[in-house]
Amino acid sequence: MTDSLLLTIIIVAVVVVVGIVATAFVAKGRKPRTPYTTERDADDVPSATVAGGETDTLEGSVATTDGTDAPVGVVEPEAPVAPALDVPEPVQGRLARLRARLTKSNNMFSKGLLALLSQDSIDEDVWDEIEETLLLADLGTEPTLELVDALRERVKVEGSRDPQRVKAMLREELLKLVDPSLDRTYLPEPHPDRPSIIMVVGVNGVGKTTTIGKMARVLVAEDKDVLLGAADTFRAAAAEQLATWGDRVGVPTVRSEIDGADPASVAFEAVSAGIDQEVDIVMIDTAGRLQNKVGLMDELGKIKRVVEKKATVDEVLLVLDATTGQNGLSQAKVFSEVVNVSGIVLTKLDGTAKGGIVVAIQRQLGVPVKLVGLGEGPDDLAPFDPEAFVDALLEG
Ligand SMILES: Nc1nc2c(ncn2[C@@H]2O[C@H](COP(=O)(O)OP(=O)(O)OP(=O)(O)O)[C@@H](O)[C@H]2O)c(=O)[nH]1
Repeated sequence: MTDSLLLTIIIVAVVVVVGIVATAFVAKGRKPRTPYTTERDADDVPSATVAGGETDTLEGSVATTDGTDAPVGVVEPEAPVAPALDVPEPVQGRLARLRARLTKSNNMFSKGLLALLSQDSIDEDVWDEIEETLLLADLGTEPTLELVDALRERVKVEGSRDPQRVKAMLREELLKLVDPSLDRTYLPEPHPDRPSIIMVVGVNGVGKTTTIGKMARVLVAEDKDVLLGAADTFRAAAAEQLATWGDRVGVPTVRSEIDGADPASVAFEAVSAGIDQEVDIVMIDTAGRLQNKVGLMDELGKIKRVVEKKATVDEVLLVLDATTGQNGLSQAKVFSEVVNVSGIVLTKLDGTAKGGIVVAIQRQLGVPVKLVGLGEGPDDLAPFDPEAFVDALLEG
């Protein structure tokens, strides 16, 4: 009897001691949550999930257009975190390479203009040719006339035929049109308690998904924590494409497993996941079917409204394809009527000598070009720098 009582006491004592030790270990292992700063806490990424390549499905579901519920999940990057991830090209190296590409595609523009301007006598015909060259570069009628008038005046007053001097005047006048005073920051100010939200809009095929992928790389290179939201549920492969871009640099993507899911719900889940994971920036991809303006307006408006239940949308970037010229301008107008566009991303500038479209777009929309796409490669995106842009145009 005494033996069994003693045994019971020993067992109870052992259980109590083990319990205390275990609790102490658990408490030590769990990092206290810090107030939300721009730095993500080490405990935010479920590293076991990332390394195992499994899908961490969020609670909740998404209403599909056919009325059924579809799960929305965070697709954590599939690759093991450390060695397999791409290391994006640093911004400086990228800019030098992309500038050379811009110069190449606008070679004819600058050669033609400079040849015309350095002739012995610039008569009316030459001025007409200059005007035509600028119009062909998609500068737009009003800016072209402004530039030609200003140059005519300066050439007359200075009486200089020196090609270097004329080139300097042209540079100054072009730069005025591109307007270096506009605010071109594409990264919103960080918030103390939530991620910044960037929504990316534009018609299909202009390069939205590609641009988000490239931006994620730029941001990762700048040491930001990013999360992507695949709210382009219209095109079947879009979410997959976005997640692949994310995987390459270790950025998670929130997407629905069902095509045609409600894009606003996916966007909402993405922002919720971004808040939970304390990321710096959530980027939301959207679909852009322009055939039906009312539908587009409803969809984009709803995405914005729903997201704003959780956080304000800091930046709405409109992606435009530089090769579409005037068409791009009318698309831009429709989008700016629907959402409050805060910046333009001009893609495919590598494939056109119509760099003047930068001026035309800014004039029409009153919104600055903030980024330019100069190729299909993963690091072919650059912040728009007016001086470097004008220099590249004139370096041909
Ligand atoms: N040359 C060049 N091609 C680009 C550039 N940006 C995107 N592209 C290409 O344009 C094509 C369309 O790009 P996506 O990103 O799929 O376009 P999207 O706007 O997301 O299209 P939807 O998902 O259908 O709405 C792809 O083949 C890209 O590689 C660029 O700056 N230069």
